[in-house]
Amino acid sequence: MSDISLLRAEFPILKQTENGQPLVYLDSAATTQKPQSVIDAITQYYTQENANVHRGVYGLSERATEKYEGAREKVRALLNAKSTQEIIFVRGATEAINLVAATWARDQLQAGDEVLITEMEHHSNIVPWQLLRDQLGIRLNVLRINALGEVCLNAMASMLTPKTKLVSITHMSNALGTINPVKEMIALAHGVGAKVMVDGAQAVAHMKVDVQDLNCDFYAFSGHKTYGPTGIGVLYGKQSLLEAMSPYQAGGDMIYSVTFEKTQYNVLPYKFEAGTPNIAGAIGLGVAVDFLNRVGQDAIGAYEHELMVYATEQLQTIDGLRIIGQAKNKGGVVSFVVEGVHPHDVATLMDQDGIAVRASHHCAMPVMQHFKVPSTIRASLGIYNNFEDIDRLVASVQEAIQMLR
Ligand SMILES: Cc1ncc(COP(=O)(O)O)c(CN[C@@H](CS)C(=O)O)c1O
Repeated sequence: MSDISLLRAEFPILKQTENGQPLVYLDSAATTQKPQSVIDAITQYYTQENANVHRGVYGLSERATEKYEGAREKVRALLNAKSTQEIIFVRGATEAINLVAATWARDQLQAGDEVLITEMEHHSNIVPWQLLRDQLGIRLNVLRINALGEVCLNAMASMLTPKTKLVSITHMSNALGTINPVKEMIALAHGVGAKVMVDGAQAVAHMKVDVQDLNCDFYAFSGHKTYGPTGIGVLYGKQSLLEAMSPYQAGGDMIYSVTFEKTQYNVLPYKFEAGTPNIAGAIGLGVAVDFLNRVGQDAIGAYEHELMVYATEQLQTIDGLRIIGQAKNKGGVVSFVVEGVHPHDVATLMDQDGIAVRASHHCAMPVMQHFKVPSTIRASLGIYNNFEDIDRLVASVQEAIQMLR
C-alpha cells in the first residue's frame, strides 16, 4: 500500500477543520473526496479545452472529444469490457439501473415474468423494479438476508424459476458492507436463462471488477464514489444486449439520421447518450480511474478492510453498541446502533468533534426493517482514512453516548 500520509495529501479537503477539529471524513459510501488531480483535470478542461464533443470540426472540439472518448477507454479497461461500445456514460448508478429498467426490461418483460433482487438492495435497485411490477404485472421476488446480513446461494437457487428473467443485485451493500458472491449468483441466474444486473456503486472503488470474468450482463457504478466528480457514472452492458435495446432518451447525438417519417439511431454507445453529455465529469472520471489504477483497487480494499476490522473491534468494546452487518466477506463499512440513543443524535454530536459519519436508513429501508432499527450510524472508509481516524471515531462515539445517556 502506498504511503497513506502521501495519499492523504492529495486530497485538499482533508486539510480543513470542522468545528475547530481536523476533519475526519467517514462517509465515502455517500461520496468520496476528490484528489487534486481530478480537480485539476476539470479546471483544465474548462479553462483550456471546453467545447462540445462529437460535433465541432475545429481543434478545441476535437481535443475535447479526444479527452471524453479517452475517458471511456479508461473505464473500459478498468472494467475489462470487450469494447468501448459497451460503456455508456450516465449520471450515476441510479440512472444506469433506471436505463436498464426503461429499455431492456420494458422491451423483454411481460406479465408473470419474475425479477429477483435481494433484501439488502439500495432503493435505486428496488423502486425501478416496483414501477415495472405495477406497470407490467411482473413479479418482484426478494432473496432474504440472514442475521449477519448475508444472502444464501441455496436459497437463491430455490427461488429461481424458468420465469425468472432478471436478477438485479448489489455487489456490496452500502448499509451493511456485505460483499456478495456475485460471480456465483450470476452463474445460478444464467442457469435458468435470466440476465443479471450488478449494482457496483459500492464496489468499483474497493475491488478489481472484471465484467468478462463475472459474465454479468449489466454493471453500474457512480463516478463520485470512485474519487471522481458527481453527475457522471457508467452502465456497462454486453454489446449484443445493448444493440437490441430500444434507446433510453431521444434527441441529438443518439441519431444517425432523422426524417419526420423515420429516425435511424446512432451506433453504440451514442444510441444511449442523447444530448450534450457531462464532458467535464467524464474527463474527471477518467483521471479518477488513473488514481484507482495507480493505487490499486484491491490494495485500497485490503487497507480499508484492516481499518474496518480495527474499527469493529474498538466499537464493540462500547456497552450497548450493536454492529449491524457482520458478513464474513465485508468491505469498508461499519454500521452500528447504540442502545437508548438515537443515531441522529450521536452523529450530530460527533460532528462537533469534526467527525463526518452518516446517520440514516442509507436508502436501504428494508435492511433497517430486517434488523428492526430506524436507522444506523455508518462509518464508511476511503483510501485517505487512517487508524487515527478510527481512534477519533471511537472516542467521539463514547463521548456522545455519555452526553446523551
Ligand atoms: C449500493 C448503491 N447503489 C446505488 C446508489 C445510488 O448512487 P447514486 O450515485 O446516488 O446514483 C448508492 C448510493 N448510496 C449512497 C447514497 S444513499 C449512500 O450514502 O450509501 C449505493 O450505495
